[in-house]
Amino acid sequence: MNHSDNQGERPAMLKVTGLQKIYNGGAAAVEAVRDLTFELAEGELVCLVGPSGCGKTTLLKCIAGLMAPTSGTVELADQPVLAPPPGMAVVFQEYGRSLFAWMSVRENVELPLKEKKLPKARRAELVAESLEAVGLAEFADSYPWQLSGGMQQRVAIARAIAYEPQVLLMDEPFAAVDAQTRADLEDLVRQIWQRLGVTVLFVTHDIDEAVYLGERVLVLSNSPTVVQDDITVDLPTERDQLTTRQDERFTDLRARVYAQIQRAKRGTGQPVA
Ligand SMILES: Nc1ncnc2c1ncn2[C@@H]1O[C@H](COP(=O)(O)OP(=O)(O)OP(=O)(O)O)[C@@H](O)[C@H]1O
Repeated sequence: MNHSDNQGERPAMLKVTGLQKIYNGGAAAVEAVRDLTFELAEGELVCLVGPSGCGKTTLLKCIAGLMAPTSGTVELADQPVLAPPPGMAVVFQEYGRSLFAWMSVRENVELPLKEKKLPKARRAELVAESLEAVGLAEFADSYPWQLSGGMQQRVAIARAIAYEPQVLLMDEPFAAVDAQTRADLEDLVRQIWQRLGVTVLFVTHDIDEAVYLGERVLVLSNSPTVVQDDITVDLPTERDQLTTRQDERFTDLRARVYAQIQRAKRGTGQPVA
């Protein structure tokens, strides 16, 4: 299916409205996120970029229901998110810390499915399918510490997709792997997204990665954060590490995102009290 063909007709899956987060813990209150409003349509793959410290992690924690915003709302399929919702899975940057060293790959992937109280046979099916999807079918009985960094991150991705989420949040998931592995994992994400039709919000520092992966790129301003630009990536659905990156349109889009980030960096965050 061409995901960009019917973008206008797809209902909203994730809605962030007027989201503000003020941290009150320190000597002075810090307004990290000021006023964020955006939507992800069902089945969309959107990348979020912004300067370091602009509030990406704060935003993701609010979306995942791990932290309450000061004001504003997050809705998943029209339901307010007030705690971690069953329809969301998160893949973090630190795969080493997100996998349990004493559990096999199979057990790691199966764990959230047990919490979801799925029957054993269905769990086994989902684990097998998702390990197959990330190319790790033969490593089900290995332990995370026996695998390379890139393979461990594949296990984390398998665990997220086995959970069959409506929305997959990815927080700089490839920041700690080498360039070649990163390219392979980028293609894996697009493959999985196309195959499962899951809605993906992918946070990255990397401008090229955002343009290569996304159907849309949201550029965040410096903290206190607002959405500074919302760029449609009108590249063909079938992407390729060589030809797509050489495409003139890719270069134009990358230049636009780069210019927006530079603009974002010139802004300054201010304490509110
Ligand atoms: N617990 C906290 N208490 C006070 N201020 C915080 C807290 N957590 C984050 N901040 C501030 O909020 C702002 C946004 O931080 P956040 O970690 O969300 O940004 P980020 O975009 O994820 O950063 P990076 O790109 O470096 O990972 C920063 O100014 C940070 O100092």
